[in-house]
Amino acid sequence: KTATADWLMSQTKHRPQVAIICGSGLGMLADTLKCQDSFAYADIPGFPQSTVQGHAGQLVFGELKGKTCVCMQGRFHMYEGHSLCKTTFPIRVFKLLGVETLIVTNAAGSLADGFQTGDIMIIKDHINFPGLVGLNPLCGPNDDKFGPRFPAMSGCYDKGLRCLAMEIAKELGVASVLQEGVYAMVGGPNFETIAEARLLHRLGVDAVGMSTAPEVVVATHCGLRVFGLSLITNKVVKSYEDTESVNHEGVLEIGRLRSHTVQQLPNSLSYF
Ligand SMILES: O=P(O)(O)O[C@H]1O[C@H](CO)[C@@H](O)[C@H]1O
Ligand SMILES: Nc1nc2[nH]cnc2c(=O)[nH]1
Repeated sequence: KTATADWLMSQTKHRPQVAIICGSGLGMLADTLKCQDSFAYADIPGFPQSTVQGHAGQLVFGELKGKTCVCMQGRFHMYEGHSLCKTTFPIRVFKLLGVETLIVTNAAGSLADGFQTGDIMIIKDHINFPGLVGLNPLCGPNDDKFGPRFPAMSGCYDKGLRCLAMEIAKELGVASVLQEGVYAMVGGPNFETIAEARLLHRLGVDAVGMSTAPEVVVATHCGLRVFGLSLITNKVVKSYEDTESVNHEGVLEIGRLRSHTVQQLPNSLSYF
């Protein structure tokens, strides 16, 4: 990680305070950065590679109204075959670059009855299903340089940033599509069966996806302030009568349709 951070600092003058991870189909979050320096993951020493459609695979540095940001256009998922250490590798690199705030975004299916496709959910909390059975990026010897052996996760989605996002959404006139809820990470890569969807619904999960939780665990461990957003790209099928089914192209399409709205919140938040 240190070698990667040193290499990046030798290649760009930007010293980011905010890092943004773009979810599936949400790579356009990087487009508004000014004075960009971009690096393909393939060219960054030690960096894993993106293999999923809708994840471009580059790191973009730039300015947003005076704040310096680094944006991951493309994240790493466990189902791609990466170890959890690899999927979260960039987080510790960001910490070494001086980042203080992490904004994570993802595409997710909704289980909550009141949610509509196209809604944006502020993540209040998560259920890390792989983590609950021991698939956790913090497994193995603890690196005390980054954080404690047994980190607390009870406040991992910063309350101040969540409240601020609600206020900003009202000012931007997008409060009607804003929700708040619990995100669950499942391993993927298959989408849920109906029985699995019903189970998640009963457990109080509002939205489900295949990412984010490991990144947030590692970020919280090393003391980053975290804000998370899920774009609701589909309703998870919960009824045997329902003939619809979800697919990745549909997920990416909703990202394209909602790109402007999704862009607004992280952009405004990163000023703080
Ligand atoms: O979580 P992100 O990367 O946004 O992507 C979500 O969308 C993909 C499925 O369409 C899965 O990778 C799921 O995790
Ligand atoms: N697991 C899961 N991931 C998603 N990513 C986008 N939509 C979905 C979904 O319905 N289920």
